[in-house]
Amino acid sequence: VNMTDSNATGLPPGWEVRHSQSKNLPYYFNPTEKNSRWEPPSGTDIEKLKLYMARYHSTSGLVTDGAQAPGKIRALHLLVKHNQSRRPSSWREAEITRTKDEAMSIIQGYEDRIKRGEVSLGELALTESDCSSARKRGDLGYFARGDMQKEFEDAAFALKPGQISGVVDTASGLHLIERIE
Ligand SMILES: Cn1nc(-c2ccccc2)cc1C(=O)N[C@H](Cc1nc2ccccc2[nH]1)C(=O)O
Repeated sequence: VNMTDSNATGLPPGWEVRHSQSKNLPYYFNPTEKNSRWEPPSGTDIEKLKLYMARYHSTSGLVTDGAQAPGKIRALHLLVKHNQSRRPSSWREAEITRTKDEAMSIIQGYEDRIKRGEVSLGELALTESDCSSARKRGDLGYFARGDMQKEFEDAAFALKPGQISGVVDTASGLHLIERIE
């Protein structure tokens, strides 16, 4: 693969790969046509593109086409802890004193807003989640069965990519889960 030519990624003429900071994802942009898309424009040589991405993207940030190890999924979650949580403390609040019932009404309010499309789970997790993954919009990365608490795992693996769970109760607190891969 001649990676020095101007069209290093083998994209059709006029197209270039850019990087979306907010989603930490590559996207495809055509300045002349002034349009952009998440999927590579047709005719792209996927092998060349993967080489390009591997060369220009740190592998940790490399978003694959879901070609992660089989049996692994990726999900975001929003956690509301309460005074019975295993660790009733978080980056948001040194000592979490709300009751489980209060946590339930809080997270049900979030669930309504997310499912009405008013806000995304990731956006809400950023400010409201009691998990330290909040700073990554709740992104837990890829995980397999056996990695997470059982109730969380069962709920997450029951989702299809793009789906959002109902309220999931674990020793950590109450969660909403959005499976993304
Ligand atoms: C499983 N995990 N990943 C991160 C994480 C991921 C990405 C970036 C920073 C932190 C934090 C955690 C974690 O266990 N956090 C706990 C809360 C918690 N308990 C969980 C149970 C199941 C799934 C996620 C969960 N998160 C905490 O902060 O008290």
